[in-house]
Amino acid sequence: MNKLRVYEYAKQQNVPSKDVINKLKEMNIEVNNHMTALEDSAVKKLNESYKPKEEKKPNAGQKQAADIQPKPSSTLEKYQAEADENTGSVKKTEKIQKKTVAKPVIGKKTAQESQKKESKVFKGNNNNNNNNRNRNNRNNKQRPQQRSSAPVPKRKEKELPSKITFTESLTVAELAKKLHREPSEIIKKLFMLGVMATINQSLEKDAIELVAGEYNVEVEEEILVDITDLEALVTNDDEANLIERPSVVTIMGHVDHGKTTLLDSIRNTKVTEGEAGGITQHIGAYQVAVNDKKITFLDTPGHAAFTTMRARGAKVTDITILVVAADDGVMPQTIEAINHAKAAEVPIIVAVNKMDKPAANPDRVMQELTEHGLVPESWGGDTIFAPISAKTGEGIDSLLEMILLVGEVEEYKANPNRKAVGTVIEAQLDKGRGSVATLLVQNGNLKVGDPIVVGNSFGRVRAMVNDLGRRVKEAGPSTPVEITGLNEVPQAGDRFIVFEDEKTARQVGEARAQIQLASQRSEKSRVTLDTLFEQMQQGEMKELNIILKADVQGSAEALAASLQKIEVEGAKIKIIHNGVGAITESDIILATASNAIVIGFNVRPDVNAKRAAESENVDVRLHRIIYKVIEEIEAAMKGMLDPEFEEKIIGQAEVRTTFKVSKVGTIAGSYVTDGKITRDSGIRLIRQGVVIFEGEIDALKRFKDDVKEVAQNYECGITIKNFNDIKEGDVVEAFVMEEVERK
Ligand SMILES: Nc1nc2c(ncn2[C@@H]2O[C@H](COP(=O)(O)OP(=O)(O)OP(=O)(O)O)[C@@H](O)[C@H]2O)c(=O)[nH]1
Repeated sequence: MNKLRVYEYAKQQNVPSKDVINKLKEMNIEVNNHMTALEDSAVKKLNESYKPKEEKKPNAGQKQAADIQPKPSSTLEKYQAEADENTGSVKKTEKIQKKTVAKPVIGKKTAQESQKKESKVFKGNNNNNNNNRNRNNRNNKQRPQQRSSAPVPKRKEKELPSKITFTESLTVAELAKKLHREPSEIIKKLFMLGVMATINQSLEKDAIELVAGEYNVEVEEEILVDITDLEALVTNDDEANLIERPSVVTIMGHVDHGKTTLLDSIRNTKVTEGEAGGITQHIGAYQVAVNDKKITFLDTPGHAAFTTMRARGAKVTDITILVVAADDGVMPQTIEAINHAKAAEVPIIVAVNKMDKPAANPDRVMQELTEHGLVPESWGGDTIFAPISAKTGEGIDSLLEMILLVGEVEEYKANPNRKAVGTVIEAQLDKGRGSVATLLVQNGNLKVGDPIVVGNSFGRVRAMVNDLGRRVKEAGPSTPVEITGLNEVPQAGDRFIVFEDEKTARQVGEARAQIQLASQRSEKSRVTLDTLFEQMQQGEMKELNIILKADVQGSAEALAASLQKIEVEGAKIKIIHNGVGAITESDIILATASNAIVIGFNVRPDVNAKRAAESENVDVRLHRIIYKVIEEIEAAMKGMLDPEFEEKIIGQAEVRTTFKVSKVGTIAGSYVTDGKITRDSGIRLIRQGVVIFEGEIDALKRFKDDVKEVAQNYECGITIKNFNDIKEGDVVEAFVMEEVERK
């Protein structure tokens, strides 16, 4: 259950968070800020300290006491406070509580959830009821008086229904109609319950129940379940039905450190061992047997596949093997891989590879990884390091045992006796077989003939082939299988779920395809600096994830350090990746997966990264001055982001050749590859993704003529004001400052 946070408690009490923080400090309970979660004991103590005010006037008229108390903020609390005064409604509420049944349309989970929610809603009332039992009697006596002060006009009334139903909410007018009463009467009832409402005001569940309770009418909430939301359709398993399942392992590491060799070597030595004559087939994943247990390996090495899946919401990997060549040590992609695994909160086992090489230096690898938070067990840390040679096979057995060990500790479990759910590992269109997809069954049992929805495609599992190329009839948890029978080709990372019948599967699949079409690229609620403050205020954002790319290590570190120092109440900054060089597609994918903002310091996104950032709506901020970055982020976090101008890149030209002309300087013979270059635009000279110079155009020419602008696919000559170090292959980026309206 979620713990109450300080600000939530303060809201309940209708006091400032600061007040609560001070109280907690007086009680010697440590709190950092208003976001701190409160232990139950702390809540109890706080309740004690806020309570006496109410109980000081046991003899005062209830109404008066209530009048001078701060009005509780939520409607529910209003009702509870009123219930304190008005026992009649408490009693009746209780009745309703017993009668109310949440009716799920589809899916157990929702029913359970709604029941849970309900009991939460009424918990307060029950407490009130217990605490106030003594007062109830007194209130009962007062009740007729209150009634007489607001007499309900007698008129011929239609009979009350015994039960009413609603979905989500009802307006006063709708509720009145359902109860066969005049809206004015309902408004009056609400007024008596302490709620001022107008005829068109919409009432939440608890208000509807209270009003209906006044009439002794049963309330039933109909819960609509979106059947196109696959995740919502996945029901939870009883702990008792879960049994151990094989771990799913991904191998990551720097180029040429031996990922593929390791995957091949494990497969060759282990897969065939138990399965004589089996010919391995690359289906994107394979399973090996070690000490009577199985391990599943995803066959696509590298973090791109790993993170692409995560960006699509799929959590497939249980354990990451980080391969580091002992003769090469930690390299940029090693660090990227660490950050990807950390962002996904997946345990890492380090395989120190190429131990057979004379230049192997495992100590150096350990030393370097320690700097990145991976401290070997032998040095007092908790990261497993396994020295191996993927080439000779040495150490692989113990690496596999380590994987089993981590699996045992983490206790990966699944229920093999339910309909299967899982994720697409890879998929393609085969000329002969149609849509072919490798699925990783993550829970349940997938069978031939099962009606299935996979991402936005659907069908019936026609044939299933395992990693040994054998036809199988069923596949349990953590098993990869290749299936045919889908109407379309799904995408890697898509979720799949098995349905009871083909008709529903078809309906859901078709509806999903429709929705996807409609919402394609429409709106994605990625965090942007413009919306950051709003999201922080709504409590959606407690940590601002940042990916930092800079031209040199020094500035990356300096910037990271300064960013981490920014202190704004309610949120902090987390640098999830920090590297040198141009912003790449991999950075954007990581940003998508982690809902992060990308900051480029003196570097630019490459073409693929730019495209990915646009399509995924990732906020990429490019800067050249450290304090500007700090200022911008700080302002965004404080909700004061207010630049009236925004830079707009209007085009790019590639320098194809250079001419040196005395008195004029270097002329860049360029070709406009994208957009246009205008005479009055600002320019940046970019060399291999790094900004070399920023300034203005001195002259822009087509042949011998000065021109105002040069469009895409045209050649031109550019000279830059006060700058001559232009080289072939450089890119000239043109930008203008545009006034923008803040949302
Ligand atoms: N001596 C030795 N060579 C190895 C070992 N493991 C891999 N190699 C060699 O290192 C080179 C790169 O290995 P790969 O397995 O292709 O590396 P990779 O990490 O998959 O590389 P990419 O797919 O390019 O990222 C190959 O020439 C392998 O033969 C090892 O344990 N010992």
